[in-house]
Amino acid sequence: MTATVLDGKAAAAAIKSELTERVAALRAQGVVPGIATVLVGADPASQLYVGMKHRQSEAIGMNSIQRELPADATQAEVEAVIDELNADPTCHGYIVQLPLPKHLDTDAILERIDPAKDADGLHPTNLGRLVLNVNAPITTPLPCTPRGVIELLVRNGYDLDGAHVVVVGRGVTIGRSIGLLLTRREYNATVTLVHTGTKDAGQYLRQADVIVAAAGVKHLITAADVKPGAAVLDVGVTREDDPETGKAKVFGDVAPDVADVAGFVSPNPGGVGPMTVALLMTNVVEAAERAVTAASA
Ligand SMILES: Nc1nc(=O)c2c([nH]1)NC[C@@H]1CN(c3ccc(C(=O)N[C@@H](CCC(=O)O)C(=O)O)cc3)C=[N+]21
Repeated sequence: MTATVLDGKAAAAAIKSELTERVAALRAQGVVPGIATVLVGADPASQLYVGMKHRQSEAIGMNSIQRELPADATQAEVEAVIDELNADPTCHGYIVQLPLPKHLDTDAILERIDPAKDADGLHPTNLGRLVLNVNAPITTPLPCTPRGVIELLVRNGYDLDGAHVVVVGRGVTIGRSIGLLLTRREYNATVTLVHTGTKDAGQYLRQADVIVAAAGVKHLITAADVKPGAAVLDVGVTREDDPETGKAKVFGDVAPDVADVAGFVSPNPGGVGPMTVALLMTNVVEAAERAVTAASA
């Protein structure tokens, strides 16, 4: 059996085409949705990701603001940029590109972001609202990678109602937050979280209808872990030099042999990555729509 590919580029393109219309409607009302990124230092992978976010936002008619600070920027200098973006009415949402240099207090910086402008949806206030379930239907930003994973399934016609989803990894970006979305009544999935402390993670994985692999460990999930026909979504990003070409290459958490037993697989690259960017832009367009509604109320 060869798995059906969950094409993240195609689903992201569909989302961006819908966003193009929403952006045009906002512009017709005199509001240009603005996204900003804050990049500290010159890590090549971070520069690549940030560049992608700006190019794609501009392509759908958004305004993009790029703030760059040197690798030795102080906490006060980074916080001053956060305060500026919080006060800037042309910026409806933004992200601080992670990871930050080690001398900076990441949590303090992320908490300083205005929750209404939190494009990642990972501000403590927004995560708290997710736990309290007070933002369904959406009234505040939701975590964009979990939204991307769910949209990738839903847009391919996958019915999550009653499905058993096993999430691998306890990071904040996916592991800790995606279960809160998947268990809402609108999706109605059942969620198990496995992590490095789980005894025999394989016994849970082999029962999964859906596996969301977000451990950041190259090729952690192999064919032997997967129930025939299951959907396997690969969120992991491990950058390594390819021994054949010597160039940096992205490896996911899912080994290639999984495609022989799974029913659906998301490629990596080309799967969850483009969806994350599309949902980041969605969060900012939604923030701009709320700003317009609030101004006219
Ligand atoms: N505050 C913050 N928010 C983030 O969302 C965030 C972050 N920091 N730090 C780094 C990670 C990583 N991340 C990716 C987004 C898109 C792709 C993506 O679109 N990748 C392309 C390939 C790009 C390439 O590597 O050539 C793909 O999968 O097809 C990958 C990774 C967002 N992150």
